[in-house]
Amino acid sequence: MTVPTGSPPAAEHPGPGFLRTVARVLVLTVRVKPLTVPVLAVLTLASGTLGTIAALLMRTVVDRVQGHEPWSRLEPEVALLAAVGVVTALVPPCAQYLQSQIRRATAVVVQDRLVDAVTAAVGIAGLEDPAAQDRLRLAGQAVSGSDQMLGALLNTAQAVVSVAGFTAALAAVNPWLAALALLAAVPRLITQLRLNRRRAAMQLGTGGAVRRQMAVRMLLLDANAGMEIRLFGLGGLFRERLAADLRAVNDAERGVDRRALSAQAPLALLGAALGAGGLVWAVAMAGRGRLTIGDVTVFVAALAAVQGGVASAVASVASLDQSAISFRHLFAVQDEGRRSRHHATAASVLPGPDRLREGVEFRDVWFRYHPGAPWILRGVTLRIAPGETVALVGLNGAGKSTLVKLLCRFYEPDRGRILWDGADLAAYDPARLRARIGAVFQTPTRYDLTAGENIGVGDVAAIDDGERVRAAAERADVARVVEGLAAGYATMLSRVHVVGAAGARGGAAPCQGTQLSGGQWQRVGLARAFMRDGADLLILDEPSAGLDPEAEHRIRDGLRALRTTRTALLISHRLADVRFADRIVVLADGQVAEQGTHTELLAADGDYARLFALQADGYQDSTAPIGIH
Ligand SMILES: Nc1ncnc2c1ncn2[C@@H]1O[C@H](COP(=O)(O)OP(=O)(O)OP(=O)(O)O)[C@@H](O)[C@H]1O
Repeated sequence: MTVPTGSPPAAEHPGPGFLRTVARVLVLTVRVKPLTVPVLAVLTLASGTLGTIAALLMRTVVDRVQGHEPWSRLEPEVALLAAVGVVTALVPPCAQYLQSQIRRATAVVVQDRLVDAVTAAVGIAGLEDPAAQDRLRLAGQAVSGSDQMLGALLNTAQAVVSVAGFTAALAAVNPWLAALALLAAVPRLITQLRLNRRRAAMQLGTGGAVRRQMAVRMLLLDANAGMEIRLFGLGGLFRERLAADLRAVNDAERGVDRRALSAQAPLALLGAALGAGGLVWAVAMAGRGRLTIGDVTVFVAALAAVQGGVASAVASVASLDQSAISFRHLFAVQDEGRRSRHHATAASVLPGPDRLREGVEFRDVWFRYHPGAPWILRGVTLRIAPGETVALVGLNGAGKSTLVKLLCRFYEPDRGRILWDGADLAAYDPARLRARIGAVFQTPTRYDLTAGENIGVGDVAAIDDGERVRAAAERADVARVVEGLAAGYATMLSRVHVVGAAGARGGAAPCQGTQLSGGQWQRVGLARAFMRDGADLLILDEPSAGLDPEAEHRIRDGLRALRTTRTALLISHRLADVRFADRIVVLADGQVAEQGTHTELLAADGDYARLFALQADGYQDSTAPIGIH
């Protein structure tokens, strides 16, 4: 399988190691903002020295004041002290502004890479893998916190510079205390890093609950679901489920917070004892005349600054570590996307299929959605000749849509091969292969786009080609519906978005979005498939589901006309739809149970004949009681 599904075991983080991650993020950030990053770095590092300079100046000023020196001789130091104060006050907002600039610019690139990586996978199995979902969620945090790592790195560097300066000032007065203050940082750092790991593991462990909460919240905002939720009174059920998941996450968080408290409180007490001891010592020394008042001032300020700096450095390292985790997930997703694209390219020895000449063939295809799950297809062998319309029928869950998904390479067969003009599908460039296929899936996607765009996405290069969009809408019998909307093809098909009347990309007066009925959406989906004029193979999975009898009739006529021009694979439970097919294939138990023309299958008196008789019976026997058993 080329799909990126390699799930990391819970509580483990994939991607490059910590240092490589930091290096990659740095390179990325500098590339995005080559001037801003160095300016911010200089500003941040310089500001780390300002505190030490201010403390030393303060000592000089205090000692001179105590020595009754005239004001005129103090002026330069006082002016310098004031200037340092001004710069110290200005640096944080300026640094904040630059960092936000970097965040915005980096977020664009990081998001691009993430989207690119997610869409690079040939198949969709990765999107159904919970571990991959968690990884994507954590990688997504790198987008919103794209400046976090740089900020944390610079803050660490600033704290180190500041601690170094103050430690030197402290050591000049009491080297033992200076050494002690520094040593106290070690257990703090170790504790913090351990807590980080624990918190990250907790985040992975609660991934399922977080995902469930997201799904329920989306459901509560969905108008369609809103009908059932109200009718069946499901509000309470979902409130309880949400609360239970939130409680589970809260419990897990509380566990980590408690550990943090029990580990950090003794260290904080140790720090306080060190500060108090230092103060007592300095005052005693001053009382004996061994320290000046200036010395005491600088000592007290330096001890507090070293402790504060150590705490800030530890917090920054923790933040660095935390953001490295989301970037590791991002890089893992990105590298996997790249590998996936590489595999696809390496496997694609053929550039892309030309017009279908020999046909499509399933040769003993076996497939199941997950290892260990039941087999859905068990050795399907089936050939679709060029120009032939093949109809697939079978009971719910027989595997009809699955067959189509394999044909589009959304999944890969576990065994057997699917051939397009004699060559394995995997040999073709997936994008070019898919360009040869037009499809309407069972539930066409309802994009929050204009009506015209909703049809035009069927051939994205022609999304703005009004003529082609209109022609496709005509063929799918939806043109009149769209033209009757407030802004015709420019009407937004969304209740939550509003767009200019002239279209999605600007225009005159804003136009309130709207929604279509189920059958109208179905026809928009069909129009989308008709946008691919040049496609060799048309896949129609339940194209007439939800259509009224008139629309169904017109669409059936349209599809019948297609027989002469296109190769088509049609899936339908309405056996009236499939009667005209060149060949009808009945799928049962993951295998081709029978195949032939409508007449042949009726004569064979097998599954198809039974299903057809049942359906025909429903239409003919108007006196039969309607009941569901
Ligand atoms: N993404 C998936 N993950 C796991 N199992 C799946 C997935 N999609 C489908 N299945 C299972 O595969 C089986 C075949 O599903 P499929 O959609 O191919 O049936 P179908 O013949 O098209 O049914 P219907 O007539 O109801 O549309 C079903 O049992 C279904 O539960």
